[in-house]
Amino acid sequence: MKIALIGYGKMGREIEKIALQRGHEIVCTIDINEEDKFQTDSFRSADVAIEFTSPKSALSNYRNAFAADVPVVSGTTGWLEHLDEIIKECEVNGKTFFYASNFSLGVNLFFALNNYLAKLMNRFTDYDVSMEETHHIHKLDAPSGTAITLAEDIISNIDRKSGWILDDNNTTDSTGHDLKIKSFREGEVPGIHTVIYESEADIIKITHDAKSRKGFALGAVLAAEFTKGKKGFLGMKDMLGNL
Ligand SMILES: NC(=O)C1=CN([C@@H]2O[C@H](COP(=O)(O)OP(=O)(O)OC[C@H]3O[C@@H](n4cnc5c(N)ncnc54)[C@H](O)[C@@H]3O)[C@@H](O)[C@H]2O)C=CC1
Ligand SMILES: O=C(O)C1=N[C@H](C(=O)O)C[C@H](O)C1
Repeated sequence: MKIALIGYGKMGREIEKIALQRGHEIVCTIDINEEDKFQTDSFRSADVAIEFTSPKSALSNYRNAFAADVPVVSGTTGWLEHLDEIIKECEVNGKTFFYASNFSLGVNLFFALNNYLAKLMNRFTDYDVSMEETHHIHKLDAPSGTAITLAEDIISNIDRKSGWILDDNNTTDSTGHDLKIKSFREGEVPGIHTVIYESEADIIKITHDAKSRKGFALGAVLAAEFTKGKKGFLGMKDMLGNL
């Protein structure tokens, strides 16, 4: 199939490699200050555009791709306060948009495990729950999109938690109702997420540790293959089913 890449950074390049290995063609690559390419025939010829850019640029990229009638698969994080608007624009105007805070199969299995563990721990009120995530020093957003997805799943299953907060040493939560997330930025770490349940007696931890960006990139290409020819708002549950 014909793929356009919006964003040609760490993820864009990794996606290009995997897309070519899987026999796809990259018909257009758009990076920063290249918005005029959205109006080109090569962009318009794409079956799907895969977008990995930055929190500030994601929304306008989606709108530019919708205007060119090209379906979008995106993994950009840090803009999700606008998700409902974009879903509405996509659905009202008959466009196609696939979003995931994390495209890797391993992380999506980890999401399922996190949900199961949260349901189990709901009645064991001696345990407090918190999270940690570690990424490379170039990352612009904190906490990570994946950490927010994990936190939202915990909050919907654990009655004693009603929200999440970034635990940056200045954080105070006298009620204990907020799930604390610590974000660490170190070297070139692709992404580590840990969910921690702690009581006076012991600690239970589950961790996903990405060895590289390959899993994210493969998931994004598989999502593009799944998206071709479909309409509306799509996500990993549509592609993988209920895990
Ligand atoms: N959902 C997932 O599975 C994953 C999501 N991500 C997210 O993807 C995003 C990108 O990550 P990386 O590739 O590591 O970042 P990066 O900084 O290496 O690459 C981003 C690229 O986007 C370009 N860009 C910036 N503004 C643009 C614009 N207006 N139009 C077109 N291109 C523009 C930059 O010049 C750069 O080349 C981040 O939000 C990150 O959190 C990253 C890995 C996996
Ligand atoms: O910026 C990254 O690198 C990553 N971002 C995503 C996130 O914010 O969750 C996914 C992955 O953890 C890598």
